Amino acid sequence: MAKVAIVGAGSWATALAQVLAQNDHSVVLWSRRKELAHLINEGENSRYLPGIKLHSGIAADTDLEKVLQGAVAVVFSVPSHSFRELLKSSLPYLKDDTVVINVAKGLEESSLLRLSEVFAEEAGSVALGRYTVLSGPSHAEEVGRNIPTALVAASQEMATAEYVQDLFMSQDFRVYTNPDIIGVELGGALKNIIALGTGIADGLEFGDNTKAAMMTRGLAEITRLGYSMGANLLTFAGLAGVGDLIVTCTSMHSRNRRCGIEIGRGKTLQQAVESVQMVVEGVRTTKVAYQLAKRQGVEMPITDQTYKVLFENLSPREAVLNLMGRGKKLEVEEIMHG
Ligand SMILES: NC(=O)C1=CN([C@@H]2O[C@H](COP(=O)(O)OP(=O)(O)OC[C@H]3O[C@@H](n4cnc5c(N)ncnc54)[C@H](O)[C@@H]3O)[C@@H](O)[C@H]2O)C=CC1
Ligand SMILES: O=C(CO)COP(=O)(O)O
Repeated sequence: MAKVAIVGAGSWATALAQVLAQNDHSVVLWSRRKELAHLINEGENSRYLPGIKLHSGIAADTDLEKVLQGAVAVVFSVPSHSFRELLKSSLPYLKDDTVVINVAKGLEESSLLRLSEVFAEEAGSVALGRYTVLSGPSHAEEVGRNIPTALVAASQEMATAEYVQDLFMSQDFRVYTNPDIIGVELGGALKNIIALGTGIADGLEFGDNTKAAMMTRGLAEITRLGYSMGANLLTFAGLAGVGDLIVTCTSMHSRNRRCGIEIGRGKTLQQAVESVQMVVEGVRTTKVAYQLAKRQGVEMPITDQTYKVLFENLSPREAVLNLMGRGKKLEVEEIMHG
């Protein structure tokens, strides 16, 4: 039985703790708030994952040093905007060979960096070999109920990705490996923008045709940006690409889609984010991708219009008209050439 630490105690952290504990690992979650740690220690995270009776191998604490001490692996399951700060606080307590797993789906707003790049800045590029991203179509509400789910673990070092695969793999939780850390990180982060966009279209009461068009063309622009940044095109045909796009654009569990629906129905961004009560990563990611698209010289029309709706008061209906009114395009070639 190995000790695995999880930094964060939200919905995804709690669901992953269940998976690990069911695999006979001893799991300790770090929570900022005492009340949340108390709830978890009482057997249910009723704030973030209500209705799931937690495994007896799960505990929670607010003392970061105690949580990390002796852990063979640490999972960071906090919003992307708090990753750097929590990584910095954690590094003094990690051993050189502790495997670091990040499950956040976002990019750093101030630097436009992927989170593995943030890790390399703080821990050194040599340490990247023990860093893994775990991503793919996976809502905490379903994983917590042992609904069959498939994910992908990506690392520069395949032995590390395989270690993470072994740590999590179970009959309900299937993990693939992929050496393309860039593609897996970008797929997971950028799909949230498309979820906001399709949510907005749903809020406007457009139909399935619109949703399918947004998802397909959304994948095209994710692929275009990813390719320009060095990702493997095929990663976007996998779990962290089209797989996650499907789940997030169609599920009522999706925080980003629900936020988009509320905006489409007329709520302000702030009201919509507050109504979700959990992190809506796509809001910050839209800002980052909007700038990355300019930097990389690629077209991201859905991201562009979503940005304008979120931050420039463009009406959702006008955004749809703008997308439909674009000039004529070839479907396939422009994925690689913009
Ligand atoms: N919920 C899900 O089904 C999935 C979520 N993810 C990703 O996992 C990450 C975490 O998401 P959720 O668990 O859904 O979020 P959540 O909103 O349920 O929980 C976030 C947790 O982080 C804590 N937190 C927030 N800011 C913090 C800070 N500055 N310092 C310390 N703690 C802080 C919150 O108190 C809470 O415990 C996100 O990047 C999300 O995209 C990935 C896959 C599935
Ligand atoms: O990434 C996730 C599921 O794979 C969680 O984000 P959403 O809740 O917005 O779908």
